[in-house]
Amino acid sequence: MTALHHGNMNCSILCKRGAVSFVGFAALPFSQPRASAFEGLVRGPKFEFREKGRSGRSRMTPYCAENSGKEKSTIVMEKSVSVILLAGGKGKRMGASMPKQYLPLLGQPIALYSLYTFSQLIQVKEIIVVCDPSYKDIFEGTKGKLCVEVKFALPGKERQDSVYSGLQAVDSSSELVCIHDSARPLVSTGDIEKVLKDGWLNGAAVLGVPVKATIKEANSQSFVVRTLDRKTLWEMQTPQVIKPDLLKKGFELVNRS
Ligand SMILES: C[C@](O)(CO)[C@H](O)COP(=O)(O)OP(=O)(O)OC[C@H]1O[C@@H](n2ccc(N)nc2=O)[C@H](O)[C@@H]1O
Repeated sequence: MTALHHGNMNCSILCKRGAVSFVGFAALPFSQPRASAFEGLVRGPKFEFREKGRSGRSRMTPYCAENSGKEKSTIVMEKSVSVILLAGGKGKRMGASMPKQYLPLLGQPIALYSLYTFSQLIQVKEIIVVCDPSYKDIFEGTKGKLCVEVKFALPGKERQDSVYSGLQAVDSSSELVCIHDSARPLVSTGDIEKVLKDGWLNGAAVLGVPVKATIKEANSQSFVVRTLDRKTLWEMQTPQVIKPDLLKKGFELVNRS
């Protein structure tokens, strides 16, 4: 666990059985009224981290009993990944003049940064943009500049509904689904590739950074109850990478509950 102190590098986090690394996915059980597609899976096995290699960037890899000793290609194949780019939020909390993913950043809508980044990866076959039709032209303006197919899906009420909508458009031959918040423009190709690889090897992976702040738990009267152990806390980012069948199972679990 000491590896968690190594710095602020992004790491993909996984857990023993692979499918449960989407703690940040859609709705955490304690922060959202609805069940998440991963809630049943998330509550299962424990997280377990291991450090691999000491040269260069610090790197966490999972202990994965199912994989140990087995031969498996570590390469995510060309054109085997479908990206679901989430841009269907209304930006209610931020209260800006438009949803945050469309605000200009150095003259370009924020959502286009990650669209271009994903389009550069050879592993990516298609990008499904989940957005309100009134913003479609922003993405359509990139036609001819991208080497991947761009599809569109309608957003849902909550983030996880938008994920579900995007999932319906995923090509049936895709080996991985890679979900990204378009409101996160600075994701790098290197970090995406790390998560893709970990998702491929373990079933699911998500990008995260070790928490730097001191986090306290408070009760309903705003009195501090306890200080959480920072060593065990990770701040979730995106992308979230998962095998399509596993994601479908997650949604089935939610719909049954
Ligand atoms: C997955 C994480 O990024 C991990 O930190 C967060 O938990 C996501 O946080 P959240 O509050 O659930 O999501 P928001 O910040 O509102 O939106 C994240 C992304 O999902 C998109 N979004 C949100 C709601 C919705 N109905 N459809 C969407 O497509 C937003 O446009 C944005 O690009």
